Amino acid sequence: MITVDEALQRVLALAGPVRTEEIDLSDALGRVLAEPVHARLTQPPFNAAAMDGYAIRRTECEQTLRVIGEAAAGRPWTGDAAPGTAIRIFTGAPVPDAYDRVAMQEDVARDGDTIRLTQQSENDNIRAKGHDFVEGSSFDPARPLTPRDLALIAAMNVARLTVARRPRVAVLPGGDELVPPGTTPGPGQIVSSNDLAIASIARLAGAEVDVLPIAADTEESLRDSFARASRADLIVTIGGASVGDHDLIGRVTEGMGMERAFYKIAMRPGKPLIAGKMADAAMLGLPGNPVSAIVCAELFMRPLLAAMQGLPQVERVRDGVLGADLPPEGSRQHYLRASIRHEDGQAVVTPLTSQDSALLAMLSSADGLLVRPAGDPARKAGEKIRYIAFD
Ligand SMILES: Nc1nc2c(c(=O)[nH]1)N[C@H]1C(S)=C(S)[C@@H](COP(=O)(O)OP(=O)(O)OC[C@H]3O[C@@H](n4cnc5c(N)ncnc54)[C@H](O)[C@@H]3O)O[C@H]1N2
Ligand code: MOO
Repeated sequence: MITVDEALQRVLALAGPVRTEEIDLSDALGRVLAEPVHARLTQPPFNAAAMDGYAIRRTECEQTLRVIGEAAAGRPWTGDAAPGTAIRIFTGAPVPDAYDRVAMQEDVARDGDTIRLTQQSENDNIRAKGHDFVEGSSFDPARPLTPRDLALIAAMNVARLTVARRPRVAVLPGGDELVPPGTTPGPGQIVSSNDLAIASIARLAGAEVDVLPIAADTEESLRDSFARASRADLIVTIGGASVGDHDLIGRVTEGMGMERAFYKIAMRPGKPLIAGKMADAAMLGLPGNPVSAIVCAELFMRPLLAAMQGLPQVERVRDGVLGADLPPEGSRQHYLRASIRHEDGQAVVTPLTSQDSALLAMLSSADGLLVRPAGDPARKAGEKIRYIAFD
């Protein structure tokens, strides 16, 4: 069995080149730029008033000044700015070149068409031309675009973007025991829950997801599901990855020509994970146990979807301290469902009472995963450990 780190490297190698498309800025929330954006103008495009008040000359701030015009946002003032004058000005208006300060109206006494400053301030209240960005500046954040990024790109006057195409993920649940949520299970049946979780993790990671109907435990039914997934960049099967007579994923994918990257990892839960390439698509065969499937999706599918969009890998493992004594660890790297509380600037991570990989209520109540290396010796509460927080 290979290690988790080795497995992750092999999974990332399945990503292939980033596929791109051009979209409207209005559709770009959460998308990843494939090419830098370049500002098409300078912002602010002129020296702009930052306050409502009067444009004056710094050298004349002790004098009585005559108000000779008005400038508002979108309505610049043009005229002859003689000495001893001021312009009534509003926030966002261009400050005429002759003036170099905006006195806030709260600091000004007005009498007819003259003003005097009642309060002196060193603040010019002018946003200099290009103070935000200048024409040609490049913007290329290595993360999904945020609402704040969209505002910046809009201000740069860029309306079309080249982004990574959303990876197309096909989720293939399978098993004779499964029925969709809302259906009454027959004898020996349970409700399929993993597909929704896996699809949701993929969607949050930027993918466009198609969840296929539950396949039966026959080679024919599985082959039919794979055929329906032919447009996918990533095919994710759930269940049937282990060694039982009805665990058919390994056999069917092999028969369909999958180039296997690995099968089985020294990891708990998640040992029977399968990974490889089927034609142009990457393939992950997640174990069926719900916790195993979800932990594998967090640890392998998420990074793979990030790589498919050209995103850098994010290190999610952090340092914390153990909240309870632990016995020695076995031969697989263990991801224990845990509560996390923050105390004295430290994350105190305590494993939950049961680590059975079928328990969804336990997983749902967990704040994250305590990561224990294979062969880790017995540990005492208070010792340093590593963990991953759920987001
Ligand atoms: N003899 C051995 N048996 C098992 C081994 C082993 O090494 N030797 N490994 C165990 C481990 S570890 C895991 S994990 C499971 C994984 O098995 P499969 O991937 O083949 O999964 P299934 O057998 O199809 O299902 C396991 C379990 O999960 C439930 N399941 C499956 N799909 C869903 C779904 N969409 N929603 C909810 N629950 C699902 C399924 O009903 C089973 O209860 O194998 C161990 N066995
Ligand atoms: O590895 Mo299985 O995934 O322990 O339940």
